[in-house]
This record gives sequence, C-alpha cells and structure tokens, in this order.
Amino acid sequence: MMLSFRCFLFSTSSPSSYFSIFLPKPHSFLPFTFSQKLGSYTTSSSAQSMPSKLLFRQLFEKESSTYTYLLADALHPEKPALLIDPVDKTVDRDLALVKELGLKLVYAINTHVHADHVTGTGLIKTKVPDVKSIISKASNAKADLFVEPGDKIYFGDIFLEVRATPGHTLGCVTYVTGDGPNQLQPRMAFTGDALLIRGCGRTDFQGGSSDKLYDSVHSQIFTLPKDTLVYPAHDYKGFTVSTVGEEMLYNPRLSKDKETFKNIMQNLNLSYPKMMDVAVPSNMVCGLQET
Ligand SMILES: N[C@@H](CCC(=O)N[C@@H](CSS)C(=O)NCC(=O)O)C(=O)O
Ligand SMILES: [Fe+2]
Repeated sequence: MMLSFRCFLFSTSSPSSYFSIFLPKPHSFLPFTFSQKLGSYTTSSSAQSMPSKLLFRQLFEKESSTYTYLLADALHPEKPALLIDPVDKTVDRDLALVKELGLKLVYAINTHVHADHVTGTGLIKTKVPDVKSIISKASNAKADLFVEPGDKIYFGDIFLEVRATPGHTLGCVTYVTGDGPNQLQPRMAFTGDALLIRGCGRTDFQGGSSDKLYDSVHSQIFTLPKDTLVYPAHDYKGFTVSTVGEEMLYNPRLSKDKETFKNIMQNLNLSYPKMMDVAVPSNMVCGLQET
C-alpha cells in the first residue's frame, strides 16, 4: 500500500463545507479520506433515487477552438461548480452562466499549460476571489492547488478523478467523472489535448513525446469503459463529443500501432500556435495568477 503526503480534495455532508483540503499524516491518510467519502455518500438522501445530479455545459471559444466545461452538483444545497479549461476571452460569458444557473463556482481547473490561448483561471480569481485554481503538479505551473494521479477533486457528491496523460505536454492530465456508489453513467473523460476527437494533441513542444502520448492514451483512457464520453479541450472539425469505444476504433492516429502513430506524429508539419510565445509563459502562472 503506497502512502504519501498529498493534497486531497473531498466533500463532507455539511452544506457549508462542500470542499476541504487536507494534508494528512501518512499513517492517517487512507482511512481518514475513505471514511469521509463514505460518510458523504451514505448520508446523502439522494444517493439511490437521483442518479442524474450532474449539471453539465459544454462551452466554446471560437478563436482558439477551445472547449470549456462547466460541471456542478445540482442536488447539493450550494450547487458547487467547477470550470475545466476556461479561456480568458470568455470568462465573462462563463461567469454570467454560473450566476444565471445559481451555482457556486469553487474551482477553475486546467488540463495542462495551454500553448494557444491564455487560461481564464487567473482572471476568474480576480472576479470571484474564493475560487481556487487547480493544475497538475507535473505541469510545474503556478496554481492554488496541485493534483497528482489518483487524486479526486470533489464538488458536492461528485468528483473528478485525476489520470496522468503526458505526451502532448509533460503535465497533461485527464479528469474522469465519478460519484461513488451512484456512479454517473456513462462516465465523462475530459481529455485536454491528449485525446482529441479523431485526433490527438501534437507532441513537438512543451516536453511532448509521441511515445509517451501513445502509452498515456492506451493505458489511461482506452482502458475506461467503452461508453465513457470523451470531451476534449479542442475541436477543429465541428465535433463535440465522442466515446472511448469510438476513438479506439476510428481515431486515425491512436487506433494504429505505436510505430505507425509515432511516424504520423513526426510528419504532422503543423505551424506553431500563433499565441504560443504569449500563452505559455502566461499560463505557467495561471494567466493572472499572483506569484
Ligand atoms: N492553429 C492553432 C493551433 C493549432 C494547434 O496546434 N493545436 C494543438 C492544440 S492547442 S496546444 C494541437 O495539438 N493540435 C493537434 C492537431 O492535430 O491539430 C493556433 O494557431 O493557435
Ligand atoms: Fe495544448
């Protein structure tokens, strides 16, 4: 059994404390977090009767073709919510939607350090100071909270499980939905740029590696149930959602063997993103994140 110091985020059954962050001592780490989670699930009156409590919106920023995702626990009294991959240019739209839907935004999360647009996480924090920014520890970027593989980010009774999917960048992660005994069916995987619909993220900068990306997708995404919905960070062809099973069969890059995949990735001949020189340094500090 591996015990380590980690930043864990989880809900409790108290409406006023829908998220908490603990740095427990190694010996108390596992039993403590498990019992908290079980307490939350078993005391929830909705656990058996209301399987569809996830509020979900897919939002689009057209200049960078970026998807931002809004998720919330709609049955929780405070409707805690999070945004995945917000873009600076569409922060006002996203926050207006949060307000209209009566949600309480608690986290602004990135799948990786983006190279093509400035993240909205820093700007969101200036407008909603209680919001915590989250990124993977492996990204080496600044944020309020850092996640590692296996961590769970709770918002109400729902969580995102963190899976390491490096290859597009070193610190790329995929977030997979779950809610304990009341498992959301089907699961949703927010794959960032690791897996795009019928494509994948490029591997020619930011510590990219086609070898790593192939292994990441095959071991961390293609092992999920085939009906898992795939929601990427970008789409350039008009797609909005796919499934793991569909991508395993029809992804023109990742359905191939590793050597063919590496050859494809070596010959993409894409020009660098127009905003790369501005976006990467800015996103290393979460857009406007204070250092
Ligand atoms: N033309 C766009 C950048 C397009 C691009 O490079 N997209 C990235 C994801 S954003 S880091 C990518 O990995 N694309 C893979 C592909 O196959 O298209 C711009 O100038 O911003
Ligand atoms: Fe990217």
